[in-house]
Amino acid sequence: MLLNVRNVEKSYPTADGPQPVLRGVSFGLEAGRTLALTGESGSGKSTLLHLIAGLDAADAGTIEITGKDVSQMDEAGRAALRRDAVGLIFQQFNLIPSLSVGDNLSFHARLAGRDPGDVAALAGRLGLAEHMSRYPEQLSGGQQQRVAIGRTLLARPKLILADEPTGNLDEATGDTMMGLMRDLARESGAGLLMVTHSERLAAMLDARLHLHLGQVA
Ligand SMILES: Nc1ncnc2c1ncn2[C@@H]1O[C@H](COP(=O)(O)OP(=O)(O)OP(=O)(O)O)[C@@H](O)[C@H]1O
Repeated sequence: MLLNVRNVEKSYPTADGPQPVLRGVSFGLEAGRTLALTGESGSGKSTLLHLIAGLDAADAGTIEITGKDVSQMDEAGRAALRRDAVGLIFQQFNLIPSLSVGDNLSFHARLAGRDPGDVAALAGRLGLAEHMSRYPEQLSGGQQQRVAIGRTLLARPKLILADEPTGNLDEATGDTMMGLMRDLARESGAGLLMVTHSERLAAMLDARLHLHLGQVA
């Protein structure tokens, strides 16, 4: 199992005491499969993604990625996991302003010690071929989002975690990008876990995990 989440609990401290957000969440994701994470606003989707990415720690339960328990790792271990096995596509693109689009695309792959491969071919599929020598500030929000998607895919992570990755794109471009992400994840044998509010996009993936009040519904 690529990702194995068991009985994960998480509360946030509030003035009224700990506020439970995840109340015993369990699910698995096999390599090469795609899973949509849905649920109403505040149901804990982003929190769950952050815990899986090792950006925050669960209060209870286990999260195993390729058999390694993220919650048992120290910060250095989690950083290594994020670099080597996990690809994050979040709403903040975190592109590097001083690097061109082409260099932004290949940077993470090189950082992870991987040959980025055919950057130009992927840029073409992402509709970025004409923008390769531009800088992030010279791109629209949707174009920046496509660079962020491409950059993650080129590093060929085993597990791709995406939080509304097509949220800034118009419907047609969003569908195309979603299809591309799904196909590239399948081609490389990666697992894809994607948060979305869109029923249409959720239906494009293999399966769905619906959160309701911090539990799998
Ligand atoms: N750092 C934090 N401190 C305190 N409470 C938080 C924190 N982060 C999230 N929460 C609360 O936890 C709950 C779940 O938030 P989360 O962002 O995981 O929901 P979500 O399902 O991703 O929502 P949305 O669809 O609106 O993005 C919310 O009630 C939110 O207010």
